[in-house]
Amino acid sequence: MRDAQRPDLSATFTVLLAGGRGSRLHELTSRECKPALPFAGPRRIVDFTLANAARSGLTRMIVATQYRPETLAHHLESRWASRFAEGSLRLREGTAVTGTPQGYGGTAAAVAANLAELQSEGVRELVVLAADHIYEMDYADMVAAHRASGASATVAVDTVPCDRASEFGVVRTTEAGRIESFLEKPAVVPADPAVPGRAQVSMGIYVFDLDWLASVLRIIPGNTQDFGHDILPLAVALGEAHAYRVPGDNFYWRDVGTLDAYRRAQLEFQTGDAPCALPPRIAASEHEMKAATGELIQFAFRMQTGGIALQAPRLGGDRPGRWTMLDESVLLPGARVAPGVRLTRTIVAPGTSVPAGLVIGEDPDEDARWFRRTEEGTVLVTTPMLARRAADRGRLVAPFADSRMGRSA
Ligand SMILES: Nc1ncnc2c1ncn2[C@@H]1O[C@H](COP(=O)(O)OP(=O)(O)O[C@H]2O[C@H](CO)[C@@H](O)[C@H](O)[C@H]2O)[C@@H](O)[C@H]1O
Repeated sequence: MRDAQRPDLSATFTVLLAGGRGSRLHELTSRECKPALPFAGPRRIVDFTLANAARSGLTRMIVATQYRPETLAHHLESRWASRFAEGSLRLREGTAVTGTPQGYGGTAAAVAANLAELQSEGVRELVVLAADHIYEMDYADMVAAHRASGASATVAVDTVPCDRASEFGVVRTTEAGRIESFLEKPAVVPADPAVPGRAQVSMGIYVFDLDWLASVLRIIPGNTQDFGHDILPLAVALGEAHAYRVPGDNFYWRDVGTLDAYRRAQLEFQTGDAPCALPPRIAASEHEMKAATGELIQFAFRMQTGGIALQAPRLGGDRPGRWTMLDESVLLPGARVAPGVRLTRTIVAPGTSVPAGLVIGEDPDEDARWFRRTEEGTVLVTTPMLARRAADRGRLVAPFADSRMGRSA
């Protein structure tokens, strides 16, 4: 979008929804929420959305946090707060804002609980973003489309193959872009003649007229209001919902909510050109310096195809010259692999050290016994899993060792 055409965003505010747990990422989200997880070296998932917002000129933002917000809060305060004007990046944690142990009971409830603050600042439009997707987008373009359509609610829409559409809100639109039906995660996805073989789905990115949103939040009682289940169906019924179709046929947009998707998307950033702009990286701490080192190693991997072979450096007492093989695998910040390790389709959790000679990803039964293995074959390895395996092997070996000692005594 050319500068002269950019909409005035001085009365536009953003709410970034960052409270979801991301339970399908299992142990990775046991201590930090999904938006705080590392992605592409030292970055975190949330950085993609924040970088989009910053590039789009959205300068005032509430971040609605809830599940395990500590790492996320630290990251936002140390990395992002200085890029917003003083007091313009505001963390609003659910239990603190609502005064209830439950916190925000739904995505729209997170906006409802912060509504008074937004209304007191003369906000006209609200941009609502999810904090856990990987993509590049100019939200100013969407705000301009929202204004041009005259609708009270605008939903960013992409298309996906029909067999994946049940994970999303599925929309049908008129040619002019008005949304005529919205089904939140339907078990059966109706065929859409507008996009043969595919389905139009909500990306969970919205622009609302704030007064209109406030009025519908008043109609829907309780503190569990959800955009997909409550607000959008109502907006469609009222004829107030418009679709903003993302540009291009192959728009890069990834929900990295499962171990398979999280691993695959990071591989897309390791090979050749990044599929979308990478957020800037600033190594602000020792932890991030280590992560940056990991990233350098990953970039070296690009030189290889069909797998990566590293000649192990002299580490501790290990013999040099043993090859470490990484195939379609991701080392998260601070992870280390010792010489002689072979990893296939493996995610090594942050700070985890894989001991010398271990082979992971080649024997599904063995992987499932010690680690977390998905049906698709992604294996997650964490420090406690390796410790359990080591303890168990110790138990198996000990009696044998004792009896030998007994014989020789
Ligand atoms: N209580 C809470 N407080 C604060 N933040 C919270 C929250 N619960 C969830 N969030 C955050 O809100 C965003 C959306 O999370 P949801 O789990 O509700 O959406 P889901 O992805 O299932 O569907 C939605 O997003 C997909 C696109 O991914 C759409 O297709 C679908 O219609 C839409 O409902 C995430 O960033 C999450 O972290």
